[in-house]
Amino acid sequence: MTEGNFVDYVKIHVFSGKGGKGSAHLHREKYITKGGPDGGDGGRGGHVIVKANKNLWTLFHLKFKRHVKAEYGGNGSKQRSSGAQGNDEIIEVPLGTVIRDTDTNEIIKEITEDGQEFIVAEGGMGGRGNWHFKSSTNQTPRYAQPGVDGQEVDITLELKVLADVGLVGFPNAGKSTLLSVITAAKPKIANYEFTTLKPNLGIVEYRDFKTFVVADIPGIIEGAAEGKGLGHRFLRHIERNSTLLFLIPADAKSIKEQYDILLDELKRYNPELIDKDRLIAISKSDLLDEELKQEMARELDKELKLPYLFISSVAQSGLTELKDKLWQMLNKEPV
Ligand SMILES: Nc1nc2c(ncn2[C@@H]2O[C@H](COP(=O)(O)OP(=O)(O)OP(=O)(O)O)[C@@H](O)[C@H]2O)c(=O)[nH]1
Repeated sequence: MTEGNFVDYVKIHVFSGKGGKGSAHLHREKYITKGGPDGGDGGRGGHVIVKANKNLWTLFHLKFKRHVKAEYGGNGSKQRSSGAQGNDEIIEVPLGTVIRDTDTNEIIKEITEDGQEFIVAEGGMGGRGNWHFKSSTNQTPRYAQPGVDGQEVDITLELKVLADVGLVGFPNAGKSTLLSVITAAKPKIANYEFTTLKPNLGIVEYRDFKTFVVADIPGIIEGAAEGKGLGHRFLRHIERNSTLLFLIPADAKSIKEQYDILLDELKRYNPELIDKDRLIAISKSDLLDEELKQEMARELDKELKLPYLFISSVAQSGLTELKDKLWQMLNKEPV
C-alpha cells in the first residue's frame, strides 16, 4: 500500500554482474623461452546486496526502482594482472523487511538487525587467466576461462510493521482519536495474522523524517478475558515494542486506580510486558480547568511512580510533548 511516503511492498528485478574474462595473453619473449601465457584473472562481478538501515521506515525510495543491476567484473590482462571487481549494488531497507522470491513467494531472508547485509544475487566469479594453465598439458597456451554469468532474480520486499509503542487503555479512553491526530499513515495490516483483532496502527512522523509506529492493542485487555490465543499472535508483531503508553481519561474516577487495573491485566496476560518502559497520558484533559489540573498533578506526583502528562486530542494540547517523550524513551541507551 502507499499512503504519503509510506510504502510497504515493492518488486524488483535484480541482476548481479557477470565475472570478467580471464585473459589469454601470451608474452612474446616468455612464449618463446618459457612457454609464455601471462594472462590474468577476470574480476568478480558485483553482488546485489540488501542492507538494513535503522533510520529508514519505508520502502518509498524503491517504489520506482524496477531493476537493480550490478557491474560486470573487469577482464584480466597481460602480466597476470587481474580485472577489477564489479561494484556491488546496495539496496537499503528498513528493519522488519522480508525478502521473498517473487516467483515462488518463498521467504529468502528477514532483515532484523541494523547494518545486516544479505546477498540476493551473487556476482559471477571471474574466469582464470591462461597463466594458471601454462603447465597443464591438456590446455593450449591460449586457453583462459570465461567469467561466470551473474544471477537474475525477481525479489519482493515487504515491510512487516512492528510497533514501537503499544497503546493501552480501556474502551472510550480516546485511543482511536489520539491515533488519528498523531499519526500520518496507516500501515497495511490486512495480510497479517492478527487481522481478526483489528489493531489500530499508525505511523507517527516525528521531526526530520524520524518515525515510530504506535499500535492500539485491543487484544491485550479484551483478550485477557477471552483466552490468550489471539492476543499472543498479535503480540508477536509488537516484539520490537519497547514502550507502553497507558491512556487514561481525565474524567476517570481515579487515574491511579485505572492504571493499577490496566497494569494488573497486562501482568496476568503476559508478565514480560511489564518489563517495557511505561508512560501515562491523561487524555481528554480539555475537560479540566487549570486549577483542577494542578490539583490532580500534585496528587499524581505522590501516587504514581512513573512519568505522566496531560494531553487532549480535541484541543491538540500536549501532543508535541507526548511525541518528544515517547521518542526520548524509545531512543534511550539500553541499560
Ligand atoms: N473532550 C475530549 N473528548 C475526547 C478526546 N479524545 C477522544 N474523546 C472522546 O472520547 C470518546 C472515545 O474516544 P475513542 O477515541 O473512540 O476512544 P477509544 O479508546 O478508541 O475507544 P474504543 O474504540 O472503544 O476502544 C469519543 O466520544 C471521543 O470523541 C479529547 O481529547 N477530549
